[in-house]
Amino acid sequence: MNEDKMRTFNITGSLETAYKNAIQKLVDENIIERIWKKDFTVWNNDPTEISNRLGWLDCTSVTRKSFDEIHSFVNELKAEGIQNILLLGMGGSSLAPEVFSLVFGGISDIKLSILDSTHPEAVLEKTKNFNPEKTLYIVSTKSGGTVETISFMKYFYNYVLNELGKEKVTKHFAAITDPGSGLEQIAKELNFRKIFLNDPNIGGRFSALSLFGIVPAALVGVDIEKLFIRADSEVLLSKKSGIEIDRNNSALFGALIGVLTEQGKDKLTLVTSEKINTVGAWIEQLVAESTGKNNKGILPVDLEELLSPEYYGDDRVFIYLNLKGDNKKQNLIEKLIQAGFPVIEFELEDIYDLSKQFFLWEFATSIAGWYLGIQPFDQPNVEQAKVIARKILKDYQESGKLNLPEPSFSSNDLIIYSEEKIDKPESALELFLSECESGKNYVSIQAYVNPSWENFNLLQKLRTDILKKYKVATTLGFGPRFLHSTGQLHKGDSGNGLFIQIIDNPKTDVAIPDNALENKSSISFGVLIKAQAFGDRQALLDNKRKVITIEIKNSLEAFFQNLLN
Ligand SMILES: O=P(O)(O)OC[C@H]1O[C@](O)(CO)[C@@H](O)[C@@H]1O
Repeated sequence: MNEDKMRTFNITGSLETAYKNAIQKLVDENIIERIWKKDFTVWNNDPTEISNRLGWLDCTSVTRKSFDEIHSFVNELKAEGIQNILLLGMGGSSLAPEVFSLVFGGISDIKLSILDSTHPEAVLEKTKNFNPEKTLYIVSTKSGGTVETISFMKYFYNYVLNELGKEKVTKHFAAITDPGSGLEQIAKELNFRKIFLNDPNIGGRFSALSLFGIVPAALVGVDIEKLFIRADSEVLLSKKSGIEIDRNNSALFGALIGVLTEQGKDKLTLVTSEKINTVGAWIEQLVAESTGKNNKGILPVDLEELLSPEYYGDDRVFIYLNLKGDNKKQNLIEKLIQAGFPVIEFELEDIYDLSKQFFLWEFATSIAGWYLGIQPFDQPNVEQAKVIARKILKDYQESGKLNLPEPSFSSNDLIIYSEEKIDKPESALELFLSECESGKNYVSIQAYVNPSWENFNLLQKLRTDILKKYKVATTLGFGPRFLHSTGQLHKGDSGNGLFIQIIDNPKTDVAIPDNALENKSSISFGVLIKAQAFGDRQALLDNKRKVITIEIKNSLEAFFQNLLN
């Protein structure tokens, strides 16, 4: 097998010196050997959430032991005529399955779809689009207690129970979780047909090559043996150290992004071949949730429109993941190189090389964490927003209404919550972004709307307009999905983000049963998503971030037509 090399451009001058020193430090401090010995002191003196988070290093050998079990599960489902999988999960429990589904999808009769939005329209779409007779619902959560996932589980269990009856419902549910989790217990009580128990020493965002990624991969027809042969070649290289360190792609890459971040080039802009572009969302979670804490962080910029060099500040580094034979983006990449931007390129032989990328990014992120003095395996700020959202929900359950902050502007079309006084809604965004500085700030659009293609395209347009006008890095995330991804970094990084929250009013709402098998409901998905949005708004403000919240009363399309023109 070819040993692919990382190609770098414009790593010169002080960057080159710092990079060479970082490699020397890797060798002098025996970092590679220590990581493979699972020495937590590489990152911190306290082993908490490190010692029990390094299982991903052994993922290829550990997961292989379950291959027979996975194959017979897939065969059983096929024999029963299951045609669809609806995977219910958030963040690390759904992003790798999404990559497998969208990149490899179509090679098998079974189709995989993901639900990671609590927007009522998204929940209803998934309800209508799948015939329960032909669908397996996989509930996927490491902790076994993530509110979105458990809400989906209760809702879909009752729905299928209603549609197919008591005898059949259990056949349509499976779980992937950690041993001893709340979900394991519920799944046993409800008699799920299958419970896959993962190695508990693997964190969500490092779980692509564990059962969380590989069970869904096998279901959509990925050749998991072939996938793991590729992954193993990267694992092998990641053990190279001492005089062989220049063969260790993942360590070199990690050291380089660490150095770039230290020198202010902390906007890691992903440019990928179209066919594999969904891997960006997985990378985004891994890098953002691992590094965005203690006032530091690397901002992954995923799916931003690629423009010519004049639109970029000197805080950018471009990572080019190119599928061999595809040179559609080559011209723009060359322009960026000519303009002096640092570019790091990996060429993928074919889509199976994605497994190498999974491991490479996991190892590199751990190395970047070491270099920057960041503990990459915890997510201290994620809980903050959850606590506030829970309080909003509790108040709602007691009073029957959502207790929201005082708006700065309100009309028939929209409500704006901002720290500035708003007289004219059409200039609210301009006012909010007026101090935006190219080369330093980033603008993050957080949309609590149905994550449909139409909405994505509308929001991408706003994003590109901001990029062109202010020449700052821009990101786009659908809520609550991004809360389990970039949400950590937004609150934990150095504080250069400006946050535009967009919330709509769903046309319909869907009740969340208090428990599976019960009809009683005290909140709906519509209430949950709003509580999550306002919970995160408050958590951002508590961390002294700049936020503007725009609540749209009509459609997103009407808002963009009338108010942003
Ligand atoms: O798999 P779980 O436990 O449901 O968690 C989902 C996601 O939520 C987070 O814990 C943080 O929000 C992520 O790290 C994780 O991938």
